[in-house]
Amino acid sequence: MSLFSRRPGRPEASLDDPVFHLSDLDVWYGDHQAVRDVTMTIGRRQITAMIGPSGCGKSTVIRCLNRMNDLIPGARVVGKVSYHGENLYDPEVDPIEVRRRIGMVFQKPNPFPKSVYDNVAYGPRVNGMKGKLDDIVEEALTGAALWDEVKDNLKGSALALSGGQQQRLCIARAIAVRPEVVLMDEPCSALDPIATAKIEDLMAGLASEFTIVIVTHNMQQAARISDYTAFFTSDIDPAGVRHGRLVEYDATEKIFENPVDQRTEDYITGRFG
Ligand SMILES: Nc1ncnc2c1ncn2[C@@H]1O[C@H](COP(=O)(O)OP(=O)(O)OP(=O)(O)O)[C@@H](O)[C@H]1O
Repeated sequence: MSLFSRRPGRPEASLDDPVFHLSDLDVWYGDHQAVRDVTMTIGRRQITAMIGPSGCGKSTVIRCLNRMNDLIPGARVVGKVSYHGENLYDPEVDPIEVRRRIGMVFQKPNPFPKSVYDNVAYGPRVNGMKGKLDDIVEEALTGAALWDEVKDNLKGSALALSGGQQQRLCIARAIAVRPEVVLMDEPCSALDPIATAKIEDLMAGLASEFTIVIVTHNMQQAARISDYTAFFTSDIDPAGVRHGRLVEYDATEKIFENPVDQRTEDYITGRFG
């Protein structure tokens, strides 16, 4: 039985309108080459899932897409990451602006210890966004499918929300600055199945407006929500050093129904990892 079932209403998977192109990407932490030779294109308004066993470099690769690895001492990115044809790592490029256009949601919900309203308003305030702040906050909370649950208590503490609500608040915070891309690194792994289902529903809606890249350990989740899937694994070179690499990247349907590489097939059928 196939894991894949395309969500009704989703457009065809397509890379015709690329946002990112990674070519021959290597990432080093100090003298360890953690990820080797990744080449892939990420399409606009697609949901792209990165799957693979622990330690294969999924988080490392997703962090390359908004220069989050810059913040890790000793991390070094070699090869090319282009964003709309421009080299994201060009010295002229401002990493702060990169992270405004390419937002990120993390594994553990990490709201600021402030009110719901101030969490969402923070980015627009810092960025001096034009428009009425109340409207921006409402729009972002609506986009994150949280508005109805919080609209009567916007001044309440974000920390009083449930884990699932906190994660949707973090999504609202990310989209409030109107990024083009939202990166999500295992956004559901700290959530229960009901909260996870809500985030998955939400992502399908977000993809009509944003380009989404998600790292997930949950293959069923990748199969349910994504348009494209990248399967990573890690192997040990002749010198005994482990490196992550991209094994196969294709439309999610192809990866789950007819993968080319035996390693992909073994992983998605549960024979490995
Ligand atoms: N901050 C870091 N400093 C040094 N090495 C790191 C760092 N982050 C990751 N690594 C190493 O890079 C490799 C890839 O790790 P990464 O976290 O990207 O994999 P992953 O596929 O996301 O794993 P997981 O699914 O367990 O989160 C591992 O060998 C890991 O130890």
